[in-house]
Amino acid sequence: MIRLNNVGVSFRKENQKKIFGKERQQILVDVSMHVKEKECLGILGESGSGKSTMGRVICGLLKPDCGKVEVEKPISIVFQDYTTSANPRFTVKQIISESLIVRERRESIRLDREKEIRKLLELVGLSEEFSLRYPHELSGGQLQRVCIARAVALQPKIILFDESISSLDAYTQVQIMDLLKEIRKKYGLTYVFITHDLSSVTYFCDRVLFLYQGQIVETCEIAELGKVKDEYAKKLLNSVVNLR
Ligand SMILES: Nc1ncnc2c1ncn2[C@@H]1O[C@H](COP(=O)(O)OP(=O)(O)OP(=O)(O)O)[C@@H](O)[C@H]1O
Repeated sequence: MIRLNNVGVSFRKENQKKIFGKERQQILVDVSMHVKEKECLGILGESGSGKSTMGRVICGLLKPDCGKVEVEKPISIVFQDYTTSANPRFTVKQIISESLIVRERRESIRLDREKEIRKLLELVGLSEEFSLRYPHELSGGQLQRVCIARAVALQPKIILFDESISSLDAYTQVQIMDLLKEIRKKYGLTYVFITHDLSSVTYFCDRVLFLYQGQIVETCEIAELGKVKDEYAKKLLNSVVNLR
């Protein structure tokens, strides 16, 4: 479904002595991984470990310096900052319509947009009255539901979530994860879930990959978390008292 082989990414270092200095900082080092069809894979690592960079490579937003990237199916993305990923001047209806318009163009069809929007809002647990609201008239959880509806409207086979629920309170996080589980089951989707939060990974994912300083140091099934060998992964696990 998704396969990365020996992927490397580097960026030009900032604060170089020479104005046109060519020193580069290696962000992803020899990253190889795969995502199986219909699984939910967590990518876990601390801030700066390269998670978002890996997400951007998977989505095709960033071309790696080396290595091979294969993504077999259409992919949608839900970003961390839902407040800026939705246009503040758009109503909910317009935000979701953006994806419907893409689909109409892609498939050369004309959709009954009103009907589709009603169905999508229902799917994410929002009533029809939300369709005329602007982002500032919604709570964080409601706006993230709208962003999820927009991602699902593209009818992807894969959805990548980049810290999509991290800024929500714990209760809303669980509600959104439950909603995403339902959507995944209903449409047979594959998820890639980028986060720094181990407890959400254990609640939500089937398998997790630990990223440390741009390298995958451990991959394991959630049911086998107790068997991890890598020191960094162990440290992360020990820092969370309650796993489920
Ligand atoms: N376009 C860019 N140009 C230069 N450096 C970059 C660029 N994008 C990311 N970086 C650097 O790459 C490193 C990894 O960033 P990345 O956003 O992938 O980490 P992350 O694990 O997602 O962190 P966080 O959890 O804080 O979002 C950071 O040191 C960052 O400063």
